[in-house]
Amino acid sequence: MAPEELEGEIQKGLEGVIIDESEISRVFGDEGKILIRGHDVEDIAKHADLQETLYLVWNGELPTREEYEPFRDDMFERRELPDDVIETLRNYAAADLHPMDAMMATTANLAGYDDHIDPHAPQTFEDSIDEVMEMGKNIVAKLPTITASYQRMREGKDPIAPREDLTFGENFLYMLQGEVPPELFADALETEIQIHVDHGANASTFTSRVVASAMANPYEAVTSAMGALAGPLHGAANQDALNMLDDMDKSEKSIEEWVQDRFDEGDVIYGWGHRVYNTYDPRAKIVAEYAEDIIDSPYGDDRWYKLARDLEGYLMENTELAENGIAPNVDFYSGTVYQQMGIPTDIYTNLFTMSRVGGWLGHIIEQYSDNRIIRPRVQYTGPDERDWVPFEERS
Ligand SMILES: CC(=O)SCCNC(=O)CCNC(=O)[C@H](O)C(C)(C)COP(=O)(O)OP(=O)(O)OC[C@H]1O[C@@H](n2cnc3c(N)ncnc32)[C@H](O)[C@@H]1OP(=O)(O)O
Ligand SMILES: O=C([O-])CC(=O)C(=O)O
Repeated sequence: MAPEELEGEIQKGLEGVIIDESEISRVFGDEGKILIRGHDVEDIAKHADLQETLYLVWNGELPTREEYEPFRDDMFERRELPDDVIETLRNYAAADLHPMDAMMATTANLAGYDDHIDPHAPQTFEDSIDEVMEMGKNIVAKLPTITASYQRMREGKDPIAPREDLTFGENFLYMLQGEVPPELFADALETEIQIHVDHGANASTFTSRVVASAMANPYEAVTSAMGALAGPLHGAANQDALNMLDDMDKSEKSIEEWVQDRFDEGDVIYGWGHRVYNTYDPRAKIVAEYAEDIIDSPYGDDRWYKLARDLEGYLMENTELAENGIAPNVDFYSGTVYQQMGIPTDIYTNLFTMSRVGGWLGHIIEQYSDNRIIRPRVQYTGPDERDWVPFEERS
């Protein structure tokens, strides 16, 4: 029997396929603009803190002051990790897991400490969105503690417990480096986290919706989304962009030669290109401005930013990338900010996760609230039906 021919064209990479509705973010690919629940990401960067941004993403409106303060305090109070989880992280550090893998394993582990999860019975979530929110807040509040603790253990240091009296940016850098950072670092970090929060049906958000559509629990949906974000074509492009700049710097080749060799090898420029944008990603501009502000401060170091600017200038003027709509995305300049704060390169994608998890949770809730399992088709192109051949007759 010949394979069934499915109707319709294959949309490789699901390009242009609309999988559902969402009220969270709107991306204008031609103009280079993002609205989060109707608010321009530039306004969010300028005016909000992370708690306001998360409140907006999850509730659809900015909080009043009366709503904001208890919400913020609640998020700050959830930062601590169970002692057993810290011990498990120590084992991952001994096994030298990549920080994203350690984060995935630890997030799955946290489900065991959440009373909303019943490991012995099938659960559905469409009628318990308040409980999903509780689980989500736990995850979001604890990812920075997981990341900072893990990084310290990898460096052979003891983890530092979170503080409830510090802002998100201050607390993360304090847990990582043992000192409350300068305001500029804390603000720059928090803004980066805010502007990465949601971006339509990107690969990791789509993953979170697929997993939620099977009525898997929020820990499972978030952990799966982390796997997608860990890929170099998606979230890990931030660490790979920085490593790429390092490679360019150390190669002792001219930029022209280095770019040519890279293209000859078939390698992409990390931090450039995007499925939705045909132009400059608006977030890349916000990030680059922070890199410049830090360079102008007493803590500045322009090495990475200069390399990135030189490469951008060369690619814009001497290649067809820009003409073909391939320009810097949010991942290109992120590292030029993080490096100046002394954040190690291979936890950059964890930082991205600490942000995007807010968007995933919003999408998981949308999926649970109006669910149909996500189940597309693939066109079968394997052999026609054939006879079984016993072992002894196989060649
Ligand atoms: C937060 C984020 O996830 S943002 C994206 C982060 N990822 C990166 O920065 C990795 C580098 N970029 C890329 O690999 C791609 O641009 C992606 C994965 C982001 C988008 O992929 P797609 O929408 O499928 O675009 P696609 O890969 O079809 O690119 C179209 C053409 O542009 C080329 N191209 C796209 N991006 C780049 C790049 N960064 N460097 C060089 N060439 C590129 C492709 O090679 C392809 O050329 P071809 O038509 O000759 O084969
Ligand atoms: O939207 C995408 O495909 C990639 C992404 O997550 C982002 O740009 O933030």
